[in-house]
Amino acid sequence: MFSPKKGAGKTNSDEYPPTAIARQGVSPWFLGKPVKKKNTSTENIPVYRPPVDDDDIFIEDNEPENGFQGRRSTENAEQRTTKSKNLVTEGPYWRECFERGLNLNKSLSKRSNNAGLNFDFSADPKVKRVRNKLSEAFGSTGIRENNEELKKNLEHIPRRGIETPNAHRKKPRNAGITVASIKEFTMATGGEVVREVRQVVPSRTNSDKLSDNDSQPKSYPGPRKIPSFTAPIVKKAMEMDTAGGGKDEAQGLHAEPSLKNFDEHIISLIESEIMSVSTSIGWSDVAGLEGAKQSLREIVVWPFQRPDLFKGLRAPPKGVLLFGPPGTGKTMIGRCVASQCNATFFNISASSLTSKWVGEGEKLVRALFAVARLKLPSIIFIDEIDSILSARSETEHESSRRIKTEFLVQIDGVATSRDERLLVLGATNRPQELDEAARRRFAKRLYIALPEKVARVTIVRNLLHGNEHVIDESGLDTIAEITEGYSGADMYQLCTEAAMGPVRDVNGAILEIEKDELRPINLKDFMEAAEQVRPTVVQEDLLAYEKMTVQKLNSVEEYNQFVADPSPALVHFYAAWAAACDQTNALLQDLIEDDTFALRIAFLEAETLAEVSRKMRISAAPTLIYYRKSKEVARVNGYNPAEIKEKALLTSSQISASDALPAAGDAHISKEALNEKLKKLINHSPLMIFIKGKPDAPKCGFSRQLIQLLDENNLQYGSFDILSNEDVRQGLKEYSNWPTYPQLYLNGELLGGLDVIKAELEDPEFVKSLPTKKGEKELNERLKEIISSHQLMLFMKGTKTDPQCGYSRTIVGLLNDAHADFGTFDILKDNEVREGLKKFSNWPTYPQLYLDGELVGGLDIVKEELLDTHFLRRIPRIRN
Ligand SMILES: Nc1ncnc2c1ncn2[C@@H]1O[C@H](COP(=O)(O)OP(=O)(O)OP(=O)(O)O)[C@@H](O)[C@H]1O
Repeated sequence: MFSPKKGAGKTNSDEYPPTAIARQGVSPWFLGKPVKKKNTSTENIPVYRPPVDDDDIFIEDNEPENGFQGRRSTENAEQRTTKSKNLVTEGPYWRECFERGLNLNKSLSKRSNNAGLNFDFSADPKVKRVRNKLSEAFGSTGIRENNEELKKNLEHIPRRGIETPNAHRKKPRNAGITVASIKEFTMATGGEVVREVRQVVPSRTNSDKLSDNDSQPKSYPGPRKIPSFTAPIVKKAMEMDTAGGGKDEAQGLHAEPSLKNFDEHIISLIESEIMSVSTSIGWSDVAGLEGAKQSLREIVVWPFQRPDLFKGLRAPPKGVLLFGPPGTGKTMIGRCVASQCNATFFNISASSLTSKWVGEGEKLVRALFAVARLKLPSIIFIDEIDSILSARSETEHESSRRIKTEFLVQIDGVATSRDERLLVLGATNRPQELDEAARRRFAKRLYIALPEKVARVTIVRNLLHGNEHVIDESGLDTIAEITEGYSGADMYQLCTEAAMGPVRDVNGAILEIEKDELRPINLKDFMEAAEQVRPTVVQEDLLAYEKMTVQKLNSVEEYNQFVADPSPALVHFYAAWAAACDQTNALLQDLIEDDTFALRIAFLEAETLAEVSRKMRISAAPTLIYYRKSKEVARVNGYNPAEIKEKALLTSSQISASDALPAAGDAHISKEALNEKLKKLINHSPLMIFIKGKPDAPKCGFSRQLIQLLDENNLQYGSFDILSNEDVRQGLKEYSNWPTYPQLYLNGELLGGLDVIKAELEDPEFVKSLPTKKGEKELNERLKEIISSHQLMLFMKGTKTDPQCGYSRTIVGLLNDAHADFGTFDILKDNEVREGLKKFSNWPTYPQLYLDGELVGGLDIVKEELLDTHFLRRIPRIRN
């Protein structure tokens, strides 16, 4: 597989891609328009979200004007009701907060019309909107803005909502406000919105363990098993209704004998939040990605449409993996495939299995496949699949392990009968983290790349359609030019930002102006918007994806550039007419995914780039040339897997440290930067080992022996897999002047290799000086202490100012937007805490947020909570 290069969009569309190449997932140019957002009537339904906990009440302190304040009350229910009533209806400040809360919830219900279940990273439109709402609510200074006009407007907001019979939730504080029943809403078709709204049962996590006093009312219910918003249920129910499903459909599923062993609420959940019967997205709605689309047409859509023709060797794969940067249209493609196959689409975010539905994950997975089998043809789209199918480790949480196993078992069971038209479509931004076993299940892996120039033009043109604008073709070209590196989601954000230009120009007179007096959107609006909306995918991440793909070199310049890099490389001279070339590309794709081979791999069309072929004396296809330090070091003619692999291994391993390290100032990591990185790695844990493979799966005998030795001595250590990073592997040898692996470091100092350690461990005094794995009790005490070190405490990767993963970056951003006063703990610095806390809190992923010593949850939950006025009142805030 290969990734697009700059300028690939200029490729002549008549020449390329041949089907075989298209199958690899290239996207050289773009067609079509982006999906239009459906304007469902839920947009107009304000949804009231009741406060969190029945036992939980916060009362006004003396200086409400200065920010949120609260303390736990021990008053009885009656007093609380009266007080809370006063708070909402009489206190102007709280009233405003409350009303703003309503607005936040309203916006949340809107969002759910478009979004999937989960998003991460700052590109995520959901996160962006949460942030906007937070800044709307708090202002940029964190002090409530004295917005009289807003207050006046809020007075007129119709106070309706959907009443949920959540037993664990307190009655809304707005006792004087009429809350509409769900029954008062009808669908466009006149039917009921939902048959039944089920009770949401909160699950407590570590709260019991942490609470010193059990009689104390629990102030926070902990993560919920089921998202408490009713909006998605309404939305899905409406979808089902319009699609001819709805009430009868739901009854049908519940009555199905094959589902009788599953909890009713799980089936309801699948129906309401995961299954969508109607999806109508055409290929042309997804801009660009021609290679991936063609490939999916061949391997999925046609077999679904003509199962009689696609059997045996032509049988479709059980799983297809879509990987690439966030916001590039993976979900859109999934929906499009389902739509083209006329299939039922099941859309689930894998990370929500380990965060929202803790404890129910594996049951949900089992039920999901059972329902999918009933609704054939079906496509199960699993977003963020890496979060459950990531590489196994010894310290993996039990519940994650069970979910993962269940998934693998279920995928194995797919399509065992010939007529079963069921496909698992996985999507991930971190393909390199996938378990090998999981990767094997996804026989086909397609790279979903950033949109190229032509595609960016298409996206903007389509989004501008129906809006007043004066942007001609050359303007579109300019926009595409300045948006190099933007994802599809970034392009969408850019267009919405540009569309605000004319409105901002009106300068406050928005209420007086006639619609046709508003000036059209122009190029300057886009130029200004591009300063606000920056590309969210960073270059380093792209390199990681490209490393996962066999790149295609489209021009002599691209070839020269590829070969000029001194690190080991392989170029395959390809011919579309030679079947052996396709086999070779498939083999190269395997090599690229195998950590043992550390070399860059590309292919080029030998006949198209005849100049290069002549220069390199190519007389047959396939021919593979291996390069080191930009020079040819080996060559293989013809498809000979054993020889290809052997030479790849030699080329990638027989390099000296100085070969591998690019000179300072190179486009790649400089020596200084590498040394800095090595220093950080060495200090990652007090006792740190550099081995081949991972502690639970060492890839050489010496590494295995070392792990065994450390485990026998009950030592606590961090580890780094040198096969995963060639720069580190070569650089560390030079940095520490130690030529072999494994290597072991204590407090940042090299101790030596296996033999040295063996000898040292004979000395009991030395053993005593090493960090040992703590007893559970001791560790738990330490964890409690850290958790309670701040009222609001975040366990994350990296620090507040330098988060080390998208999830951590996003959660820090959101908390900052809420002007929250929070402490952080960098789990990357302390493996003991990292692993211990997962067990202690029964929460398998990071980041994790704790309030008053109790677990709130991960990013998904925090996103929701930050839209909850009641939660916002509880968190400590920075005062200006
Ligand atoms: N190729 C594309 N054509 C048209 N619109 C696109 C394309 N890619 C992304 N978009 C826009 O970006 C939005 C987000 O896309 P989508 O959710 O499919 O991305 P994703 O790759 O699944 O993201 P993530 O990895 O974050 O889940 C879409 O709703 C659409 O507006």
